[in-house]
Amino acid sequence: MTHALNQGSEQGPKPAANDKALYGGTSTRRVTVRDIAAAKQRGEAWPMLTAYDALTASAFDEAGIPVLLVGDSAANCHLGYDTTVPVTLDEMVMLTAAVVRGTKRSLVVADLPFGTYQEGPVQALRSATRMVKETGAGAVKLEGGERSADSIRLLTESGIAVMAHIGLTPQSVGAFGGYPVQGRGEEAAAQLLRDAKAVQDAGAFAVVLELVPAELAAEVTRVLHIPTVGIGAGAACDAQVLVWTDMAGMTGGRVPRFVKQYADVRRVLSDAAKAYAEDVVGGAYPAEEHSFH
Ligand SMILES: Nc1nc(=O)c2c([nH]1)NC[C@@H]1CN(c3ccc(C(=O)N[C@@H](CCC(=O)O)C(=O)O)cc3)CN21
Ligand SMILES: CC(C)C(=O)C(=O)O
Repeated sequence: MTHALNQGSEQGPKPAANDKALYGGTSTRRVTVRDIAAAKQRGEAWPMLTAYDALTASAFDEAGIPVLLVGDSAANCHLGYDTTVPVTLDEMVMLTAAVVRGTKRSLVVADLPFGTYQEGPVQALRSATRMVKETGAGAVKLEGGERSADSIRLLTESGIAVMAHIGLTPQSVGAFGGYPVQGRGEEAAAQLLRDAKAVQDAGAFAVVLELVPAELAAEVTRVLHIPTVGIGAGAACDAQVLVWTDMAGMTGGRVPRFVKQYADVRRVLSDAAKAYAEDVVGGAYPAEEHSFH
């Protein structure tokens, strides 16, 4: 069987059995962290996608995606950097404001980029405050378990909703020497469990588990009362996230093994550009109906 390429519906999501459902429910107001907590109680799985601009975000909002992440993957998937390390808070603020403007219902979560929270809780609060004040984002995300717990606690006590991110934390690419699978072996698995509990105790409303063995992600999902959002972390997580350009086939070059590609947007866009170019070169565009007299 082939992937469901180009079979996306033009309408919104198909109605869910439960009208409170995060995906397919009837509510049109903006999704909140309380809705996210309630979904875990119901055992409802939910989808998250990244978005970096208003138009793409509005398409995902119309499709019913309940949570959009302005990921620092904007660095390599939107701004042309090689890794997520160089993207700045100014850049993330600009992209996040655009995503908020493009959406009506989705909860918008904004990544704090590398270097804007690692100094400690005070720096984290300063960066997160700027993010929520200047963009209207509903929550921020930052990387790290035990090492970021004090910052997560200060942010949540100050009134800012925090999504945590543990396992493979791509801002540490230099220290990791790449993007290896995390939590393999007893010692590393025990550390991942400590990290998960630390971010929950610090007040995080959800936690991304990136590139960890499915069995370990399932255990974390069982022991936590906040939802786990998996990426390369198996099917047992409460939610899943993918980088939109990977999901839609827009990323050029190699993508991680956990990606499933649901469309071929890069090909569609490239073919459209070629068809336009040929019309211009051949004189077929503009035609009479595109002209003014
Ligand atoms: N386009 C894109 N997609 C992503 O998911 C993504 C980004 N960019 N940029 C930021 C981080 C970096 N991420 C990555 C990057 C590489 C791998 C990767 O190549 N992993 C190997 C597994 C390595 C191993 O077996 O130890 C793979 O083959 O998937 C995984 C996640 C996830 N994020
Ligand atoms: C891969 C996801 C979880 C992320 O953090 C990002 O897109 O930056």
